[in-house]
Amino acid sequence: MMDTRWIDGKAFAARMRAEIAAEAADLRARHGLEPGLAVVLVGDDPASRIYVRNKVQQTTEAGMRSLEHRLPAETTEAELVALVEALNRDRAVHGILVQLPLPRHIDSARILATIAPEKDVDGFHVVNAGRLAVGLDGLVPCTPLGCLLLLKAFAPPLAGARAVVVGRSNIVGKPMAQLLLRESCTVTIAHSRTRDLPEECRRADILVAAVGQPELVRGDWLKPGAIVIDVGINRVTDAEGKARIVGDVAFKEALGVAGAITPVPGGVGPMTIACLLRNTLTAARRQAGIAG
Ligand SMILES: Nc1nc(=O)c2c([nH]1)NC[C@@H]1CN(c3ccc(C(=O)N[C@@H](CCC(=O)O)C(=O)O)cc3)C=[N+]21
Repeated sequence: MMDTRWIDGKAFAARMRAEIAAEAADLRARHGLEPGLAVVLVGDDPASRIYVRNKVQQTTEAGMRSLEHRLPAETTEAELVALVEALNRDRAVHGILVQLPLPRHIDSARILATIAPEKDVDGFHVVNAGRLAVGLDGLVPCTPLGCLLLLKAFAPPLAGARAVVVGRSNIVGKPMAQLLLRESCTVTIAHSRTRDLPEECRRADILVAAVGQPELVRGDWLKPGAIVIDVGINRVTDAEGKARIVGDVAFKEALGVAGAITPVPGGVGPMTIACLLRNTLTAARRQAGIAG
């Protein structure tokens, strides 16, 4: 039986935030620059509210300015576009994050397209997706960036490894595949229509699960020794009626088979926020013309 390593994303993210805080302090001392992140939340989804609160707190702790905009659920698309345009013009704002999902009456694609690409710290704008695809410097989506940093720390060397990404979303699956390709992995993107998903997964030296289905990936889908990154955050009710959060991978089954695995919670989630702060710092430096 394999002794499976736990990939402690929470501890890794805390170290990253400390580094970012030191860099932010240096930017302020030497250039008088304080990176600013605007977070826009429309409506009052409780999960989003908790998540936004964490982001605001960690931004402030890293010595950066957090500007929060809470708008009522009835906000019109035109009003939200106007706010984003104002933030695009605001020189104290270096990063803009519009929390998703947006209320149904607002076209998310239109809002994301309105964010200035150089302030798009989520990396969701088509220009940043294109830059990633052709190998130019842009802003890279936070969750896949966090996964890559964990892989680089826990699974070297990446070059030549077979990587399977389960999920093809624009937010995680596709940019994750681009990043792994950039590291010279042999990349497969699998999804709900893949003919034999378990068999595809068994080929993976590196498996990234990002489908949003609780414990879809079973222990016997894993190649012994595979490095498993679990992006899923699924709220489920267990046999005793208690709510808990599970990933897209059956964690207990994976123990003893995988070489290493990220837990949920405490794996990819904290890395997403750390990468958001990293992107904000990068965006601020670029807008001020300061080399990183
Ligand atoms: N424009 C936009 N950008 C996003 O990046 C974005 C978004 N909208 N909408 C919602 C999702 C979700 N998301 C999470 C980030 C961190 C944790 C996180 O830190 N989770 C911890 C704690 C989980 C808990 O205990 O509640 C963990 O996994 O250990 C979770 C979820 C970012 N999102």
